[in-house]
Amino acid sequence: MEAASTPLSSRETAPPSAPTNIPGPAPKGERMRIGFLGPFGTFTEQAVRQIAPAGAELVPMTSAPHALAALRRGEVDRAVAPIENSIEGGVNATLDSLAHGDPLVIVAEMVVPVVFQLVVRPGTRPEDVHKIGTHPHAWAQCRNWVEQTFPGAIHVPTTSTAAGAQLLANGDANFDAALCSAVSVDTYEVEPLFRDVADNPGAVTRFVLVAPPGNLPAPTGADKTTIQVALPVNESGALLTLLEQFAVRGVDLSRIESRPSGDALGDYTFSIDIVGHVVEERVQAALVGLHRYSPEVRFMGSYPRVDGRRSVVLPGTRDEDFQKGRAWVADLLHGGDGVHIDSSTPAPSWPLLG
Ligand SMILES: O=C(O)C(=O)C[C@]1(C(=O)O)C=C[C@@H](O)C=C1
Repeated sequence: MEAASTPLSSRETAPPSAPTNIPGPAPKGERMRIGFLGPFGTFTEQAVRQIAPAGAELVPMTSAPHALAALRRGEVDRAVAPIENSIEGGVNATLDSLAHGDPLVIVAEMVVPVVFQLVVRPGTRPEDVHKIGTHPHAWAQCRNWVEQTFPGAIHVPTTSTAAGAQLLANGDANFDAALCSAVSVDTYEVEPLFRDVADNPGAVTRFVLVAPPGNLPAPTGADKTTIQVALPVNESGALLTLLEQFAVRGVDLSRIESRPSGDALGDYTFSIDIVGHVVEERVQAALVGLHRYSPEVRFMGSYPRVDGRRSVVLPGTRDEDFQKGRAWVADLLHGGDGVHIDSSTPAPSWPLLG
């Protein structure tokens, strides 16, 4: 990777037209400081601009883990990081940084359409392009196009797509072209040689807004809850038992990915997006069951779905179904249905008959 210091030096504020509120605890200073994968011109910056309140200070960092670390140290009030790409899948650096270290919570998600521009320094001709600098996820999304357009071209990884464009513009690059966003084309002195390239048109990347633990966003009926859970035993059926905790309570999952625990080869944890909010009874019941089975579970926030798709609540799994069930058991224990638990009566000894 091309190295750069953290945080990157330039800072910018969100325009007055930006949203005015942002979920999570109040900022420490007068202005909300939002750390993100920089420099300016990344797709992550586009995600930040969807949610940054007016006057917020945008603080570019060299990686998503650096942005989350700065949040843990209190150097920024929020961090925005890519978490899932529709082509490449989960963003491991973000998933792992959220799962380890002091707890943080996701308070919002944003989606950004991802399409790339192949840029060069002014004067570079297509036949001069042999090495292309970009973020590994961007490369993965353009691999076929590159192979067809520049057969044999080599990928040079950069810390972000915008970092590639910036290095090229500064004359510091050890590559001839960069794959970056359209915003980077306007931000840096580079020329697009090919516009809007990608192997899969329609690709999107999902980003999360992360806050220190505090007030969670209220439920909307269209929410997600993110957790990370370790399998307690490595034996047949363990994953099935884990998944049953959701299935029997009518709780759907929108993402499940395995991540190595880091302890030993073959030891895995699971990063899971649950459909529903932690205030909902069926989600709580699933989490209780999950914790009973695997106490090594980390809660990473409940937040509104960006697509607004409402949770399907199956018959018997509504909040009032759980409340009625609990009330019935409580009634039983207090003499309802003629039941009486007498602690002075000794338990019958076995066998009861004969
Ligand atoms: O490099 C950027 O511009 C980023 O915002 C990072 C990132 C990623 O991590 O997936 C975001 C969207 C694209 O999929 C490519 C790269």
